[in-house]
Amino acid sequence: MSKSPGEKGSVPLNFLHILVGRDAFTSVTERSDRVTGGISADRTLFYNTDGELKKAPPFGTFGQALKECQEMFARKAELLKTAGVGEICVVRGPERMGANGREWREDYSIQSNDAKECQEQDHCWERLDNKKGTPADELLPFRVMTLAKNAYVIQEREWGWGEGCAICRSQLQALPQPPRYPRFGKFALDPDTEEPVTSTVVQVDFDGDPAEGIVPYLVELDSGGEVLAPKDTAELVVAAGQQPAEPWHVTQARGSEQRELRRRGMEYAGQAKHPALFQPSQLHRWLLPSFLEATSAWRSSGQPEQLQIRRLPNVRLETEGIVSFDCFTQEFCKMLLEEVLNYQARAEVPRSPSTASNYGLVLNEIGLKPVFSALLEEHLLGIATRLFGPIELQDAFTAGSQGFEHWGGDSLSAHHTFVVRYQPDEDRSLDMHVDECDVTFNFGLTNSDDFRGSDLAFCGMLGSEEHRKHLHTYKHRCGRCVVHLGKRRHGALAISSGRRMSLIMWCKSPVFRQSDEYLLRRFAPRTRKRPRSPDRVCLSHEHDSDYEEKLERLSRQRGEPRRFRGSTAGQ
Ligand SMILES: O=C(O)CCC(=O)C(=O)O
Ligand SMILES: [Fe+2]
Repeated sequence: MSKSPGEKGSVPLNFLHILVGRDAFTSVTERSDRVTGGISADRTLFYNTDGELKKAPPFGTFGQALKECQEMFARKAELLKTAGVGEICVVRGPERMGANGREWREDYSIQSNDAKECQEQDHCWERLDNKKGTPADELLPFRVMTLAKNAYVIQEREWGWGEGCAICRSQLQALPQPPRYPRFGKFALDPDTEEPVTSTVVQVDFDGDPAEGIVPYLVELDSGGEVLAPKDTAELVVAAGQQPAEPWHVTQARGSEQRELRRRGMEYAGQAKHPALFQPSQLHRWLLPSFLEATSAWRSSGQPEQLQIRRLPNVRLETEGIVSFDCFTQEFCKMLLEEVLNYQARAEVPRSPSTASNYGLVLNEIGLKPVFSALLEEHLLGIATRLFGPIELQDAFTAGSQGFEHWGGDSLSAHHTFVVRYQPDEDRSLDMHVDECDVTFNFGLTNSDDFRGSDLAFCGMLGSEEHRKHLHTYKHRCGRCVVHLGKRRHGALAISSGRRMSLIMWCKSPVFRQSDEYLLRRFAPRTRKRPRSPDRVCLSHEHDSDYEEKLERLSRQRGEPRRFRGSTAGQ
């Protein structure tokens, strides 16, 4: 999977291109199918240029869909061409494709959590074939994600699409390239390493200003999943000043997610150990009076300036970009722990809360989402506004300190809330990573005396030259919250005894994510400065392709015995 850095932009994607289903790419001939062992006419996923598109056969619903794509493109062709920008066009859903949505089924399960599994199976197709009979509307939400993944597959020859991909690639390279924005491309990137990976997310990488309207429309789901559409998606193309509608596939994805959450929440509600925990109206009971006091003026007036960070109980500027304060009562920590353990004692194996953590619980899934939404709206939002909101709203407490940039702290509205658990015989540590969110609130649930080790190590911001430099180590305390930007690298050190549990809220601002400011911050070219040599604690086994090499070098510098290649070290 690893590529040399220069290689990333080496596959030019500077032209109009459309992702379509199989069979549409008529100029790509058959390929051998490694999964079935046979030959399939999988004409793959990719089409390009207006001219090429016109050659597509207007057969059946597929031709119709292509035609629609073409028309859609025609509307914005000038803009796109001027910008030299690639664009994804998603073929419309089964209502256009006929009742048989099977054309798309093979990609049903690709979500970020499953990417690894797909990779292990070489191809997701086989697995999805086994899902025959799944109603088409259940498959829909994932289709766009899948197409996003395919956009990347074009670039990664060695990944599973064999000859078909190679052919696409050579055809793409043979096409004339527009002169501007030579580094433009669409990638699915690992947020930590920025290496292309299979992923649900397509991101735009550009050199220079993004032309307005070209970037994908990205929607975060509560589960942490992301749905993506091009801004040319029919629903989003509206007259100036009009409010665009939600693209159909986003509605579908949200709908099925909400149905599932409601089902699970209702299922558990009757068996809850502490029903009061599930009532948003009771939230104030779980918060320290001094915390309530600190947020109350803002809550009643709506004026962010009325929330003063220094008034949060025992607030501490841990280091640049990281603040901690007391928040929950001991009673709440105890009750929530009991509730989690009660749920986990049931037979059903819950979904793990994040890709890296195995022994935790997504609280949104057991019916606690409304409570944490209330916590976010009524309290945390005010704090985030003052720490990670627009500069003019920044609190005096952190003024002059680095690391408190605007990341949509004033418009956080979505959250993925879960509990993590560490024990020497379970998850011992958590590899260095960045979070899938804009701002993270992390609350200790266990007493500091109940465990040893398991501190939280913080490093630099993603994309900065300090990314792998150690900044601070934080020790969790029961009821206390540590807040930081999602894109700050961090990880949990090994626990040596006892058990630690923490409550984590990954908070996102979909509004901010649609803004130019965010796009520039997130996707604009990184610093060209050479990253500083990493600190050992900030190395990520999972995300750093040079992990072994750097570890070896650091060990040599310390005069430690030579390590055997291929061995892995804990954090
Ligand atoms: O262990 C912790 O407190 C942090 C966990 C974490 O960073 C995460 O789950 O994203
Ligand atoms: Fe994290």
